[in-house]
Amino acid sequence: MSLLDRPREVMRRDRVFDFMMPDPLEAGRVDTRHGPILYLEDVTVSFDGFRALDALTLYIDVGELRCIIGPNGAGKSTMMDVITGRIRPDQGQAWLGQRLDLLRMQETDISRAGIGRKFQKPTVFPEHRVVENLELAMAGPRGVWSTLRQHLDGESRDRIDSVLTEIGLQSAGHSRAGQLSHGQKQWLEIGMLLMQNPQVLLVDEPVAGMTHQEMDRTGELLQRLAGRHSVVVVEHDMDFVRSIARTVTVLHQGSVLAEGSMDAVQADPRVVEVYLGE
Ligand SMILES: Nc1ncnc2c1ncn2[C@@H]1O[C@H](COP(=O)(O)OP(=O)(O)OP(=O)(O)O)[C@@H](O)[C@H]1O
Repeated sequence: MSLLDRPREVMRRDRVFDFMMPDPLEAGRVDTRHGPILYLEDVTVSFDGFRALDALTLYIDVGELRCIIGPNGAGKSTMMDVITGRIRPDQGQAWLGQRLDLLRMQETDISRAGIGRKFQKPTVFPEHRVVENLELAMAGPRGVWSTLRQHLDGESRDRIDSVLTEIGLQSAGHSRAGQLSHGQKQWLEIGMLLMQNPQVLLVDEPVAGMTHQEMDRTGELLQRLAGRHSVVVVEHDMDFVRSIARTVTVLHQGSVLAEGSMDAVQADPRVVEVYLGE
């Protein structure tokens, strides 16, 4: 055993004991000094014997924009469910950075540790103004009414302003969320996630039902967010994926069929076959 082998042995992710598991609230930045921010390794999920995920292995790097595609039933939502703690796999590992074992954390702790998920259907509070929706997203456990009654400190107001600008809704800040267009609601929901400053953003079919113009703006937004956040986008719209994609992962029957640039995966005969077969 070399001198370095011993510290390496101690650093192994599968050797993180309970007393080493940091409190996600106190963890601050996730430990990514030794590699990716998100690790899924050999993750298997079965429903009544059917394998929705089949030894899925996937790594997401800090600040990357990853698009996940795959035919219906490939396991994309189930993968998101494992990452966010909604589903516990039968086997495998899921880690946020080096030290947070997602399979030992509750959904709320996973979210507080820095994984935000946007579902396909926007779930904004329609009766509240856009800025109030952002305030509520920042509130966490303080609760809705106490948050709306409280005066915001300068820092929170600045934060809301910067997120409003980021999502392109500066001029709609005082509109009721219910009056926004479908695209604007989607951006507001992304803004609500940003209020919690997640390190990983999971975004499920962000452009479904959008106009072309809204799609372009969504693409620009997601590309801007990458770098500061790791962004994982599940999307069926291939033109949209092509417009934003750097690395694309193709899921099929619960595992990775291909991974690489959009050109490379589209030229892969296995990928062509899977999509033609749909
Ligand atoms: N709760 C469940 N019970 C039984 N089977 C399930 C359950 N959830 C998912 N499945 C099955 O697991 C497989 C993977 O589903 P999943 O929703 O993850 O696929 P997907 O890639 O997200 O599909 P889509 O693109 O249609 O949303 C599908 O065959 C689905 O029917």
